[in-house]
Amino acid sequence: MTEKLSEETRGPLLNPLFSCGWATVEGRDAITKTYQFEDFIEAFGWMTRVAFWAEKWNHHPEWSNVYKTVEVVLTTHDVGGLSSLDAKLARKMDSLAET
Ligand SMILES: C[C@H](O)[C@H](O)[C@H]1CNC2=NC(N)=NC(=O)C2=N1
Repeated sequence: MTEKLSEETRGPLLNPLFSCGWATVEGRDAITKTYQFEDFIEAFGWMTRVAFWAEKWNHHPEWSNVYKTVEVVLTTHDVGGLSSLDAKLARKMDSLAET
């Protein structure tokens, strides 16, 4: 059962992400990060790899791609805010982006 992160749980889950380029979104209970790749193929290849995990976990990013830049916003629509699934997907995105 997915639940919105409580005040006690969000620090330990989110602070490591804030140290890795993630930030909160103004006016929303969501986190965002902009990834820069070498070129379009690297960007789209990464999106394809992320898409497999998103589908496997039934948790999908809001994202947009322009050439070699991908802007990501993560939140859990079903609970109206951040859940542990967002932290899990963010960590997976970071690990898949490591060269
Ligand atoms: C019906 C379906 O399981 C839900 O809509 C899933 C799909 N993917 C999702 N993705 C995200 N980011 N948040 C959700 O709440 C969510 N819910």
